[in-house]
Amino acid sequence: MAVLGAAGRMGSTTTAAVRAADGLELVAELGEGDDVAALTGVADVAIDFTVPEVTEANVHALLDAGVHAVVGTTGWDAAALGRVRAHASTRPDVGVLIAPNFALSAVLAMRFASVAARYFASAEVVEMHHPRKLDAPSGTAVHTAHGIAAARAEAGLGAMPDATATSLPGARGADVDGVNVHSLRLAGLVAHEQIFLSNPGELLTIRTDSFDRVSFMPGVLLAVREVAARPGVHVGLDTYLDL
Ligand SMILES: NC(=O)C1=CN([C@@H]2O[C@H](COP(=O)(O)OP(=O)(O)OC[C@H]3O[C@@H](n4cnc5c(N)ncnc54)[C@H](OP(=O)(O)O)[C@@H]3O)[C@@H](O)[C@H]2O)C=CC1
Ligand SMILES: O=C(O)C1=N[C@H](C(=O)O)C[C@H](O)C1
Repeated sequence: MAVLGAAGRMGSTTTAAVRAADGLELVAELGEGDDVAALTGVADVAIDFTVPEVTEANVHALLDAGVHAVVGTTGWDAAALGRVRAHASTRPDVGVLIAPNFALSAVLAMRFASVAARYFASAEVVEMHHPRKLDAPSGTAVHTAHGIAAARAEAGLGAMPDATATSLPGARGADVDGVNVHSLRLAGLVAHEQIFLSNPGELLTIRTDSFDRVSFMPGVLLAVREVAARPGVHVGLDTYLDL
């Protein structure tokens, strides 16, 4: 397999995990300027932990190269996903997994939030990360908000109660599908998220913490081992799990 963004925080943790894993062989470590097309016939699977600006182009190049793609890089929007789905439909032999978070605690937190969302009048998401993170809100928070919004829509819930009439720009966070998402950047943190769901008189808080990037590795290795058996484009590691 190949790692794109191999010198980065996640890339270097991933190369170490792959080297220590049974049945996986690390054949290429790519950085900025390296040619993804050169992976044709060299790697059967590649994992992308690069930067939001380049990850979509990397996935298109991997599809062209016939290399299964596991994508951890965030910053995806509906348009980019649509372009990748269209391209992937021309390569039905290739699997693509785009997973905003590989940590089991985060995958479960997202699932729990979507299960709970239909029962609560209000829901807001607060994500907290290290200050070197490039994108806000985090991919995990966006995915969480999408799940909450979909569950609320399916349950026929309307807009959340909020009488805010004036506010400084950003004070109520970003609006993701009608769910307010707040981003904190704090030295010393790695990756954390809290989901608040409330009704009059009660509050449910769901929290996930990644204190170390090793927390992502079981999910990364699962994805790398499974992606070839799951052609097409899948979003979220939960699509690979029997939840
Ligand atoms: N899905 C998940 O579970 C997780 C996802 N992430 C996401 O993964 C991404 C990477 O995070 P992180 O490792 O912390 O970031 P880093 O900045 O540490 O690493 C990114 C790496 O990508 C390299 N890079 C930049 N441009 C290219 C390019 N064109 N081709 C190949 N490599 C390139 C950078 O090289 P250089 O430094 O030389 O510019 C750097 O080594 C982020 O989007 C983050 O949100 C993070 C943690 C978990
Ligand atoms: O940049 C990070 O560090 C992380 N990025 C992902 C995200 O944007 O959700 C996953 C995790 O939160 C760590």
